Amino acid sequence: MSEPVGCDVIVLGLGPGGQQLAIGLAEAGLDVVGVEKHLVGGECPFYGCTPSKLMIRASTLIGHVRLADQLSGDASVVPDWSRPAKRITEEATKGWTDDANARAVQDAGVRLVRGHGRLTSPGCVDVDGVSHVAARGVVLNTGTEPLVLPIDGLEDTPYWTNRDVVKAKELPTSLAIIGGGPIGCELAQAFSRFGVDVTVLEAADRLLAVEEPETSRLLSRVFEDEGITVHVGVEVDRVEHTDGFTLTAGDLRVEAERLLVAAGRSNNVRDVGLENVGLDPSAPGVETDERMRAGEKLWAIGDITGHGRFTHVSSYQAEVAMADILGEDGPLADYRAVSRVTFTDPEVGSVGLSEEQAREQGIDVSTGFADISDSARGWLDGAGNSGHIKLVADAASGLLVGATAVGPTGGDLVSMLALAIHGRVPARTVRRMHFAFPTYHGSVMTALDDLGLDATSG
Ligand SMILES: Cc1cc2nc3c(=O)[nH]c(=O)nc-3n(C[C@H](O)[C@H](O)[C@H](O)COP(=O)(O)OP(=O)(O)OC[C@H]3O[C@@H](n4cnc5c(N)ncnc54)[C@H](O)[C@@H]3O)c2cc1C
Ligand SMILES: NC(=O)c1ccc[n+]([C@@H]2O[C@H](COP(=O)([O-])OP(=O)(O)OC[C@H]3O[C@@H](n4cnc5c(N)ncnc54)[C@H](O)[C@@H]3O)[C@@H](O)[C@H]2O)c1
Repeated sequence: MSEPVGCDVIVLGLGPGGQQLAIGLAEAGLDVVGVEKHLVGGECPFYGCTPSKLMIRASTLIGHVRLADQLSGDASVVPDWSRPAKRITEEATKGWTDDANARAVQDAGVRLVRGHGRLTSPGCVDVDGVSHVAARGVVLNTGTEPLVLPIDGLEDTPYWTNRDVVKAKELPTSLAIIGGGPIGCELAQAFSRFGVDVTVLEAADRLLAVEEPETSRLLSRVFEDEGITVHVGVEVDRVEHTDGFTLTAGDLRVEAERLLVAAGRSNNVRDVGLENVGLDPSAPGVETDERMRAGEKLWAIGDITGHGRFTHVSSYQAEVAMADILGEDGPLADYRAVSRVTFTDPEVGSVGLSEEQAREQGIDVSTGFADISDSARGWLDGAGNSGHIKLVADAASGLLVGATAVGPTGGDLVSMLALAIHGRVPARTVRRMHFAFPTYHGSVMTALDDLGLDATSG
């Protein structure tokens, strides 16, 4: 065994948060080792957010051309998958190479170590036989893998996960998707708009089951109008592959040329040596406190912490961990106003608690709802105006605790509601602001009125 290599901090796994943190700590003058076994930058730029959003940008334009056909004059588009595929391969992922990210990390002064890292004791990480010792400690940012489903016959088939689908050079004629969560819904619509015959099979009783029921209903209606077949409440029992895929779920039989499994993620926590630092490697994730501390000389950030599997959460936590490692007094992590956006068309933006979650927490819930298609802007826009605002307030305090904004700009519209929750701005105060006419955010005013502000204080 060679002599241990010393440093101040080891960042184990360089996803979005880990990369940001490693660079930040090195720029602050610390001696940082960054350990990465695959691509510096992690899932988001190579297999997640970026490639999927490039597909969605291309497919949304197809959707807009179809709206123009109804509202503006004859318009048509001949979908050509090679264009988003080229942007993904050449511009976004550079053929799934990470030279630019690796250079950014190294230019900041981080020592990049390629290989599989494992904690061996507090502050110590073994990377393929070489021991690294960090005086201040280790930050875990090991992220996730696609969940492997124990469905009879599935394992031996050439099914796609997100890591394969982003590399598709040609489209199948038909695609079955197991999972109607954010990945399943975003990609179902993107592929469908490119002409693929898409069927979604979801085990829960609705699409996007973590969102408000009204949102799931709206998205199901949009999917149905666009010709996407959705089966909810189905458990696939068997998958067979010959020329194409055959899925059976009870009496239901679905045939498709390709199969995408988008049924969730599993955290990369089982093979990182958690048992050597007093933590349980069979736990679903790594628990952290408000400074992202997870144990002796140990911090954890990103998907493995269980506070929302989003790039912005990973980056937010990187800032919190960085302050703590540098001995600064905060900021402390606060998850009241975590927002998320599913980039379907309409976009689904939400923040904080759903109505059901708020009730489960014993909050005296008041809700307000506004249908965007009934608003002045919705009427003006006509086709493509589906959407709604749903507000969840604590009637006792008059504060919003959750909100959903579905619509053409739902992902951006939700930001004003996130600000209200984050800044604890009373719903009454939000109601008294000026709402520009005619905008989608004007529907927030209608939803605030529907909350029954007279019944709330604040
Ligand atoms: C299809 C898809 C679309 C998505 N779209 C969005 C979106 O639009 N917006 C959004 O906010 N989020 C989106 N996400 C989620 C987002 O990708 C993740 O939340 C984000 O990547 C943050 O993850 P992370 O920081 O935990 O680490 P990850 O990105 O998972 O990276 C972890 C890194 O650690 C490395 N690693 C793991 N174990 C070891 C080890 N033992 N030794 C060395 N290295 C190791 C891995 O190779 C990887 O590079 C999407 C995800 C998917 C799959
Ligand atoms: N726009 C975004 O921010 C964005 C986009 C895509 C993914 N993501 C992140 O990536 C993560 C993974 O996304 P995802 O959609 O794979 O996961 P998910 O866990 O959010 O959804 C998976 C869905 O698959 C269903 N499912 C599970 N097992 C099933 C089975 N056997 N048969 C049928 N359905 C089954 C679940 O009920 C669930 O609805 C998410 O947690 C999300 O945070 C974010």
